[in-house]
Amino acid sequence: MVVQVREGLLTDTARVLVATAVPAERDAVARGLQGHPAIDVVAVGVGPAAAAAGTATALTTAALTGRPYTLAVSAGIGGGFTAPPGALLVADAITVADLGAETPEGFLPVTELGFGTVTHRPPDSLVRDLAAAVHATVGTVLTVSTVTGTADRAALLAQCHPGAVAEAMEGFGVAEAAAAHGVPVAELRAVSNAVGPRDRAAWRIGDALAALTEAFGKAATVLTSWKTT
Ligand SMILES: O=C(O)c1cccc(C(=O)CC[C@H]2O[C@@H](n3cnc4c(=O)[nH]cnc43)[C@H](O)[C@@H]2O)c1
Repeated sequence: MVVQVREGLLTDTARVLVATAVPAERDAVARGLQGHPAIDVVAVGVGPAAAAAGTATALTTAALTGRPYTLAVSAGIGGGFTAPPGALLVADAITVADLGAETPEGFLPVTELGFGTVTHRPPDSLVRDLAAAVHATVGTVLTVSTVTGTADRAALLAQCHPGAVAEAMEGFGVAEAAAAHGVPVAELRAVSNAVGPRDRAAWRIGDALAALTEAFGKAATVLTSWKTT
């Protein structure tokens, strides 16, 4: 049995926090998790700041009540660079794409300015097991504060992040909160639309939410049985 020691607490019980942006995503995830009481799902709001604040609040509350979370997961719908609507994507890197400075020579990530971080990496074994369980493609999931709306912006992001499979708006915020708590993080997205010229009418939200429900039905056991090695 793996026993984790965290801030004076002894726990051998997996508790998983899944953070979505909006209630429709929360409910889709929860529908897949029937019978898995060790996994809580919360809607924390749209964007990285709301995601960080909501996730940090949930992690802190759980820790203070002596039942800390052992894993945080950012989940929801997202834009796919090449994957079609309904496809599932698991992040091996959670990268904030627009945190930095614009210069005449181009965008500089905040790390090149000497601050902070731009990428969090979920544990390899968790990425592998999660992707296998839900039949997902693995790659970088970008976090953006502005949904991409032009072909030029999509091409620039793909050029700057060759491993990018998706963009969404919360993963980096969830990951920053998890890192502050020493909790591992994962991100799972179901594609609702293509990253590129804005065409809201073409978003396949229903297909993506259905894929999310099915994915969490398959992912639940992996999430609660995965342990830090
Ligand atoms: O209108 C609805 O019924 C509805 C149901 C569920 C979710 C939504 C959202 O609008 C969720 C916003 C959420 O989606 C992510 N997302 C999806 N596509 C993209 C994209 O191309 N670029 C960036 N983010 C995307 C994002 O994480 C938003 O928080 C509506």
